[in-house]
Amino acid sequence: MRGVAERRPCAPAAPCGCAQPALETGNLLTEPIGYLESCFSAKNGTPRQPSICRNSRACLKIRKSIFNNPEHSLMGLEQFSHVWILFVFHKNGHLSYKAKVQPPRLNGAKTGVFSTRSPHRPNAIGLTLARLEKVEGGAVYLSGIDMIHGTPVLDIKPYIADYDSPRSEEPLGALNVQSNHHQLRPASQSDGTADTCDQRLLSGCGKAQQGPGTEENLQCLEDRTAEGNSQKSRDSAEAPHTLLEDGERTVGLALESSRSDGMGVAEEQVGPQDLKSFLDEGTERSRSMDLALVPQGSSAGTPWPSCHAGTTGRVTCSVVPTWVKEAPAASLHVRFTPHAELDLRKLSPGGAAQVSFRYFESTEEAKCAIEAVLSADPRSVYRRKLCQDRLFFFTVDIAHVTCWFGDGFAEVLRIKLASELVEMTDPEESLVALGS
Ligand SMILES: C[S@@+](CC[C@H](N)C(=O)[O-])C[C@H]1O[C@@H](n2cnc3c(N)ncnc32)[C@H](O)[C@@H]1O
Repeated sequence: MRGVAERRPCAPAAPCGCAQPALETGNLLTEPIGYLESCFSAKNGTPRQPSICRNSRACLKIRKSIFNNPEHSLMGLEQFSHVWILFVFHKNGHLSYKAKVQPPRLNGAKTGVFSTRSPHRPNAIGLTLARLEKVEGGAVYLSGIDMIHGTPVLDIKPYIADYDSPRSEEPLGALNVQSNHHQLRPASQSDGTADTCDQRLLSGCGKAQQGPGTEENLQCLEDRTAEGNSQKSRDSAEAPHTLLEDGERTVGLALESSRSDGMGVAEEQVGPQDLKSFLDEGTERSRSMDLALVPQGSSAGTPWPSCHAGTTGRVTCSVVPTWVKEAPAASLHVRFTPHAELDLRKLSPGGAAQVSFRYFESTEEAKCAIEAVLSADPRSVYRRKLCQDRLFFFTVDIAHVTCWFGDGFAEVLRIKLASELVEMTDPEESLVALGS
């Protein structure tokens, strides 16, 4: 059987003899549609996933060099509540990548790069599901982002739960999975995207303490397109209570690892002749997954299903390895010294610093964002293990935050006006200011 690799055409040669990038070969010459203006100016302290900090805001202006009338390209987008953002990890430094990486959640253990969201990958492309706050002219305003200021954005696509969120063929009950309330674990620092809104609820932010099944919680679980917003919320509110327990309805069961066998097939190039056996094995795999359901805790390190009520009342279902759901450490308690509280007040409108936040609407929101960032423990594994006593710094909006970490907590010591404030008006100019 001829694999795709064999069919790959040669890159057409330019008159100079150099190979030219061509779509057929997968060599895409990208042109950013815009550069993100983000409340995070550096990698340090930037959330690892968009779900960590709900208030993290950004703006993307579509460049006129892409479309003469950028606003035309955004027509209709305002009807969606969430968008996928495809971007370049432009601050990766030297473009090195390894087949195995050590994600922070594995606390030093290695796993294949493609099973992680590591920024260090063969093509330094990131994918973030962001909340769409508004569309104004040729600009989109986003929140819940994990990208730094100046990030080149390649594309925007609407998030459509019906397409983007896997659903089980049958309701969860038919998968023979029983929800066990007592065995549920808090997904305190999940790195997933679609299933992790509960992180916001756990992050200690204002509304975070709302109980399961609240409006906030429901919204997280919903595809809230403008058209269907109210109806969908009502639909979910009417869903059986058991579907809404514990936010995303994480099921207290683990799947015994039947992955390795099935996955080998997917790693190969799959051609028509392989299709039947691939499908057969796929069926086998799902069958064995069903059969391999075991109570959570009895098999450490196994995947476990995570399901929630979809917009149509059907159950969406996905499986992730346990390490994605389980934080290496529980989420941290965040506290501010009286000095830091005072510093924060100085940055408030009318405060001594005579400045005001650019992305946050209030001092409370800024405080909430700082709490969310720290409660998810933004330190690298190296820092966590070997530089425990070191001070940790990060900048969010105009606040430069100094803190330290102790056992189970992070304490904010000082908040100063960020010294290098980047002018946000023109992204391309901002890039120059950033030295990119
Ligand atoms: C783990 S990645 C995940 C990004 C995206 N959600 C994904 O799954 O592809 C998020 C981290 O990438 C880093 N980061 C964000 N923007 C970046 C950029 N433009 N260049 C390099 N690193 C970036 C920050 O340290 C942030 O914590």
